[in-house]
Amino acid sequence: MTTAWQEWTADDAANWIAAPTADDDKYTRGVLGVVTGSSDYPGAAVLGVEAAHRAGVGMVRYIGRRTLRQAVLARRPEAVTVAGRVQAWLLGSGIDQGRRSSVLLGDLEHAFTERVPVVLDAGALDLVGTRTAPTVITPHARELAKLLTSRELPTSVDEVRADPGGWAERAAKELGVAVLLKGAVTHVCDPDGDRYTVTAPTHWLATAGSGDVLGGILGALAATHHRELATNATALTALAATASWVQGEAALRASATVGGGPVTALDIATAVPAVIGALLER
Ligand SMILES: NC(=O)C1=CN([C@@H]2O[C@H](COP(=O)(O)OP(=O)(O)OC[C@H]3O[C@@H](n4cnc5c(N)ncnc54)[C@H](OP(=O)(O)O)[C@@H]3O)[C@@H](O)[C@H]2O)[C@@H](O)CC1
Ligand SMILES: Nc1ncnc2c1ncn2[C@@H]1O[C@H](COP(=O)(O)OP(=O)(O)O)[C@@H](O)[C@H]1O
Repeated sequence: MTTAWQEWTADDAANWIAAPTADDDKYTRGVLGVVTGSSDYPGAAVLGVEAAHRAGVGMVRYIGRRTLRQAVLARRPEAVTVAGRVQAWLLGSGIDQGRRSSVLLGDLEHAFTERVPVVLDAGALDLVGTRTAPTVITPHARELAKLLTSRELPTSVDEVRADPGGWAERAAKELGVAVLLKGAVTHVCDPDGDRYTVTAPTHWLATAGSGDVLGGILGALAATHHRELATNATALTALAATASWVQGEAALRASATVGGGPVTALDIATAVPAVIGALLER
C-alpha cells in the first residue's frame, strides 16, 4: 500500500534540530565538507557556506580553488580551507557538470570515499549511485529530468512538473537515494517509502541562489546529526524536509522584516538562526 504524502510541519522540523550541549566542541557538533562553486558561479560557494554556518554547524571545511576560497573567506572567515575529517559533504552547487576540471572531479570523488552522508546538488548530481554513502539529491525539475534521462528513464521537465511527487518517488527507487525535488511545493522521499511535502510559505523564495542556501542548511543538518545518521540513514529524508522547511520559513521571516517585500538568497541565510531559535523554543 502506498502512503499519502505528508506535509512537513514546524513540530516535525523541531525534532530535527540539534542544539549543542556542555559536552560538545566544534568537532562533535559536526563538520561539513563543501565542494561547490566555480569561476562562473562563485556566489554559490559563498551562499552555501554562509547558510551552513547560519544553520548551526560546528565547522565548515571549504575545498576549492584559491579565488573561490578567497570569496568564501571574505564573507565567512570562520570557514576553514584545509582538508581534513568531516561528518558530511555538500557537493555540486554552482558547478557546471560539463566544465569540471580533473582536480575538481578528484575532490568530488574523494568526498564519496569517506562514507559519510552526502548532499548532491547541481553539478554533482551525476555522481549519484557511484558510492554507497547515504545520499540525498537536491535537483529542481529540469535537473531531475536530465538526470533520469541519463539513467535510461527518459522524461522531460514538463512531465516532472506535471507529476513532481511521482517522479521524485521514481527517482528515489531507481537511484536508491533520498530525493528532494525543489519547487513551490518541494517533494522529499526515499526508497523506503517516506514521502513529505514542504509547501513554500512565500513565493519570494524563488530567487537566484535560494537553492544554494538550501544546500548549506541541509549539509549543516546532516553534519550535526552525524551520530544518528550512522545508525539510521533514513534520517536523511527527515533532515531534508526540515532543511526545506527552515529555508521557506527563513524567507518568510526575511520578507516580513521588509513589509512582505522581496528577499535575496543572502537575506534567507541571514534569517536562518532566528528560525532555528524558534524551533528550539517549541
Ligand atoms: N550566485 C550564484 O552563484 C548562483 C549560482 N547558481 C548556480 O547556477 C547553476 C545553474 O543553475 P540553473 O538552475 O540556473 O541552471 P540550469 O539547470 O542549467 O537551467 C538553465 C535553464 O534556465 C533557462 N534560462 C536561462 N535564462 C533564462 C531566462 N532569462 N528566462 C527563461 N529561462 C532562462 C535556460 O533556458 P535557455 O536559455 O537554454 O532557453 C535553461 O533551460 C547551478 O550550479 C546553481 O547552483 C544559481 O543558484 C543562481 C545563483
Ligand atoms: N514558485 C515558487 N514559490 C516558492 N518557492 C519556489 C518556487 N519555485 C521554486 N522555489 C524554491 O526556490 C528555490 C530555487 O532553487 P534552485 O532552483 O536551485 O535555484 P538556484 O539555482 O537559483 O538556487 C528552491 O528551494 C525551490 O523550492
